[in-house]
Amino acid sequence: MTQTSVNLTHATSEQLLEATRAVIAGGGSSNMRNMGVTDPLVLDRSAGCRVWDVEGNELIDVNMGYGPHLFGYADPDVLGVVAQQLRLGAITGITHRLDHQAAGLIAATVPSIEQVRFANSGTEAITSALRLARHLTGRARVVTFEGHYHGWSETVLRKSAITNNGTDPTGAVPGAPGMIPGALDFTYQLPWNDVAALDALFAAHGTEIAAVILEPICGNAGMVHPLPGFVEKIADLAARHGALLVFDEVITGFRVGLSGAQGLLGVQPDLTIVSKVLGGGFPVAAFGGSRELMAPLARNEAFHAGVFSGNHAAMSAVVAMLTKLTGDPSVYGTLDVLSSYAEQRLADVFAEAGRPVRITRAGSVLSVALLTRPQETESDYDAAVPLIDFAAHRRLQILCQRAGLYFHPNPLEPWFLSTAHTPDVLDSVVATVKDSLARL
Ligand SMILES: CC1=C(O)/C(=C\N=C2/C=C(C(=O)O)C[C@@H](O)[C@@H]2O)C(COP(=O)(O)O)=CN1
Ligand SMILES: Cc1ncc(COP(=O)(O)O)c(C=O)c1O
Repeated sequence: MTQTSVNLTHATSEQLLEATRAVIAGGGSSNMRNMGVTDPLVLDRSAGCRVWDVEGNELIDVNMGYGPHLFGYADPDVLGVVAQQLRLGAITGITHRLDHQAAGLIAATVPSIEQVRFANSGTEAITSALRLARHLTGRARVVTFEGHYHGWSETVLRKSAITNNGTDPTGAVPGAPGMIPGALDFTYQLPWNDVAALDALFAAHGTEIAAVILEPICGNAGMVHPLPGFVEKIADLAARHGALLVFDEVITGFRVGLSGAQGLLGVQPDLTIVSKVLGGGFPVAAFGGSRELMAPLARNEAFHAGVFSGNHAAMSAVVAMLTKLTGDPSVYGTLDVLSSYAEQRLADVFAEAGRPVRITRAGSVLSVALLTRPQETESDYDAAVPLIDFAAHRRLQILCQRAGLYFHPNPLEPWFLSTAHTPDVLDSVVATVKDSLARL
């Protein structure tokens, strides 16, 4: 008899997770999330910066659904609007009055975007953006960087430290069994922040490259900033060789500033992908660039589609979220102060505990990783990831989760703070980490 036939009304997290695993392969619809399960935790609801499990336990959450909730869970200004749109019609497949508003708000805030296409996920948007780049350039090869994650589509899913238990293979290694043999033959993978490797690749293959795609501030290996001038160098080489510069701003878009990482860095890509914060918790993504680059799609010559792409509920979320953000851009300053406070307080407690740690931050995205020994060099990907103590970090996560604080057990998954993480909440977060370190 499977668990589904047992009355689960008053089940524990453990019982419900077991029942879920009976009907969802792995217990959840994402390997990254399934790999993140330590103590069973099955939720009943979330609000602000808190989640409640099915047993009524309350936890402060700093993973926050991996980043969409800049204003916290169930923000009434955003998801309340979506709830109303659901009553007015969520999807018809017909152009809606919200479409131009949503796209216009993106064009008004992301410097490099004049025109977009909406999608349902970052993977979908990136897949279509790279196919457009290949069409525009007549070339097939794409350059990626170690530690950067661009979703699970066939030509960019490579093994990385986050999917390979902390060890990052050199070069593009297929990220999953079953991928088309040779799928990555058109994908180069370079070390992040390595100018010599970048120069050498373009010198050897520059005329074959359709696009260079990057997380302008890497968020999927913990936060790893570009070394000064590195993104500008990529942009210069791409332009000189006729390759498109593609910014994957799924994490950084509307997160590190109203104009994302391209606004902070002052570098304009040819194509940009945004998601996560874009929908404020409702699933939506978009890719875009100049009207000239998007023209093959406008002519229905290049192809992109999707039953749910740009649906009315998603458009209402984009309009509500971007209206709230453009109406009060001071939120980024507030988030920076809160996140800087958290960063400093956390550094203090790890130092007091005598535990080497790598803490890096970009705005309200914070990464915290226990190390086996102190890191001597700049917090660069190649220097930092080999030092991460994945096992100890997982043990710390279990202790914190049991004490009412949730973060992802893989230290390469960042913490995403929100306006709901007020100073008193952050003091509680720090106190829980401190107590857990003492018991580690
Ligand atoms: C920079 C970046 C991402 O971070 C990204 C998705 N990130 C995550 C996906 C997760 C998941 O599939 O469960 C959870 C986290 O590992 C990560 O934030 C994607 C893919 O977006 P999507 O998951 O919507 O297809 C593209 N670029
Ligand atoms: C039979 C079938 N499979 C797949 C798809 C693609 O689904 P989506 O549009 O959600 O990507 C569609 C959409 O029209 C479909 O009708």
